[in-house]
Amino acid sequence: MKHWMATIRGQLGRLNLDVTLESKGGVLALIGPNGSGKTTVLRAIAGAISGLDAEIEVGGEVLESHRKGIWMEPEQRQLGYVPQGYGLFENLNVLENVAFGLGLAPRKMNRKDSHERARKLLAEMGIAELEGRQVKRLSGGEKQRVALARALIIEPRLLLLDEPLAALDVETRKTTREFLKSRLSAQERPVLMVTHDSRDIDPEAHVVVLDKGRVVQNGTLEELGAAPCNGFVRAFLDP
Ligand SMILES: Nc1ncnc2c1ncn2[C@@H]1O[C@H](COP(=O)(O)OP(=O)(O)OP(=O)(O)O)[C@@H](O)[C@H]1O
Repeated sequence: MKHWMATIRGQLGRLNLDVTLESKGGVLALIGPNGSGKTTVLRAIAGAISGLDAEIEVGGEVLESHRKGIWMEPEQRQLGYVPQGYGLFENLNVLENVAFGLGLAPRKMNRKDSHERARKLLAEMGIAELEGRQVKRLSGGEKQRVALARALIIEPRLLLLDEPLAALDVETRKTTREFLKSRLSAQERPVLMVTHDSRDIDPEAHVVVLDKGRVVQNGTLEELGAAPCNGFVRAFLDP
């Protein structure tokens, strides 16, 4: 299992962020009310925000250190980031979307090789038949799987998922949740997942609760339930 940690401090508009996350691997779930800073934490780890006082280390590799003056560009961080709404390229088909990250530095793989690799991953994920499909012709559940494949293809050090099931209707959400759980437990890769739904979180996962840019509680769902620190946690556990 891979250890990772991130300390992120900074003022972003009205948000005063001061968060430390640490994990020995597996899924770390990040929860909190709207505007508490969850997406901002993910974007900071992904390298989308400069000028923060941040220390980010994954599997012994320093991605960013304000203290040591280290800043790795987003593509060098080799993180798999699935943003809210998935952020797929609408002008590319499924295969091109999934292969995209392999064509970038540091790999700079040629089109033929990257497409071959993408095809293999689509098959492994049970969605080989989608390869030539345009993104706008995909259902929500299919988009979610394609976005996950696109993030996984670079074998990321850490997988960042921002509300991976939020865009789906209730029925699709159920089947896609099972799919996501089986994909995530089948791999060694650590995951940081933002969610508003306790059903997305397995009993063994570590949960961190944010409020106004600060960590206010952490533990497993059961531990949170034993002494919820605020009304948000109470409502999250008993919707
Ligand atoms: N670059 C920025 N400039 C100004 N304000 C910012 C910036 N980035 C974040 N913020 C502030 O941080 C707040 C928190 O945003 P963020 O999207 O991280 O919250 P969240 O916890 O993910 O919320 P939600 O559950 O609604 O997705 C925003 O409401 C905004 O005020």
